[in-house]
This record gives sequence, C-alpha cells and structure tokens, in this order.
Amino acid sequence: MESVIIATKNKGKAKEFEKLFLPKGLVVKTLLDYAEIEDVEETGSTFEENAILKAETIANNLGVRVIADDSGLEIDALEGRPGVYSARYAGSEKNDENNIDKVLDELQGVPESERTARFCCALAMAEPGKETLTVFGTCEGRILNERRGTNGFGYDPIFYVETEGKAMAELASDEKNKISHRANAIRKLDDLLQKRGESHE
Ligand SMILES: O=c1[nH]c(=O)c2ncn([C@@H]3O[C@H](COP(=O)(O)OP(=O)(O)OP(=O)(O)O)[C@@H](O)[C@H]3O)c2[nH]1
Ligand SMILES: [Mg+2]
Repeated sequence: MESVIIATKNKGKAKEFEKLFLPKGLVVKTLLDYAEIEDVEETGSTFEENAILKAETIANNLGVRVIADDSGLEIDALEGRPGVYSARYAGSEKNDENNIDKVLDELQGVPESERTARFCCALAMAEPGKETLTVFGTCEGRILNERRGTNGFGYDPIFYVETEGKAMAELASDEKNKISHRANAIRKLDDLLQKRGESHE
C-alpha cells in the first residue's frame, strides 16, 4: 500500500489520520515512527504558519512529501484562547487533563449561550522543491461545564457538538471523523489535489 507521512508526534491525531486515510488506500506513517526527529518549535502566530513550519522542516529533513497538522480550540469568551497554544495551555508538558481544567476554570460563570467555540485544523503539505499547499477546516461547538465521554483526545470531553447532540468524546471515532475540523480540512486538501490533477502519492 502507498503511504503518507504526517509530521506529528500526537498519538490522538495519528490514530485519526490512520482511519481517515485508510479508505483512500493509504497507510499513515507519523513522527512516532521516526523517534530520532526532534520537535519543530511552533513559533508561528497562526495555525497555518505553524503547519507550514512543521511540514517544510520535516519534508526537508526527510527529503520527501509530508503533511503537518496544526490544530486547536478557539473559545469566543476567551478571545480565541487557547488557540495556537492549545497543546501547552496549562504548561509545556502538554497535559490534556490540566488543559481542560484550566479552560473550565476560566469559563466558570459564563452562561451556555456565551460558551461558543470551534476546533480549527490547518494542514500543510510540503515537498522539497515544490510549492507548499495549505487548507483550513473547522468544527463549531460549545464548551460544556464538565467532561462527557472518553473517546478522542485533547479537549474532546468538554466540546459539545450541537448537530450531534453529544460531546466530541461521546462520538465513536468514525462519527468524529465525519464532522471534525481535521476531516473537513482533509476533504479540502483532496479537492485541491483533485483540481490540480494530483493525488496523495
Ligand atoms: O479535543 C481535541 N480534539 C481534537 O480533535 C483536537 N485537535 C487538536 N486539539 C488540541 O490542539 C492541540 C494541537 O496542538 P498541535 O497542533 O501543536 O499538536 P501537538 O503539539 O499535540 O502535536 P504535533 O502535531 O505538533 O506533533 C492538541 O494537543 C489538542 O490540545 C484537539 N483537541
Ligand atoms: Mg505541536
């Protein structure tokens, strides 16, 4: 089977990408398979900038095409925070539970109608000597007062998806993979490649 390299060390993302690319006949490799590669410092101020930074650094390092995902949660009542700092919101150790606790703390007393939020996902596809492509996907929701469900990763237990009537962490992986920011971004990347007469290989 052909493979696609995703420049991520996040196990939750890796699992989702595996399932999202399998129907396209593509096996996913991630940086979890390349332990020797160091983390790319995410110095950008937008999801797109960080996705490009990660994709181009790793593509140049490996000498092949790679896709990077920079994603996160934007909460309106927090003026868009945690945003690009989603992974390390409660500290550099990137602890999902502490990140959730920090968000719930900051939103204490904020009524349901003002707890609107969205997941964002920028994907960048880079290949040495070629122009880098970027796409952006979102998923709208609101922040719950407490955790619900155990699936997914990150902030999924406190992210309520109105259209599904469930928290993201209550959705089965194939349900999340139909509506997520990541799924929406991949659909856009597929469209872009198709328009150019290219594919993922
Ligand atoms: O509940 C969630 N469901 C999701 O579907 C999701 N997607 C992203 N996030 C959050 O945003 C950070 C990404 O930050 P990020 O793009 O820098 O990735 P990362 O540092 O974890 O790994 P890498 O890909 O950079 O190696 C993650 O850690 C999570 O906190 C999500 N939370
Ligand atoms: Mg990161």
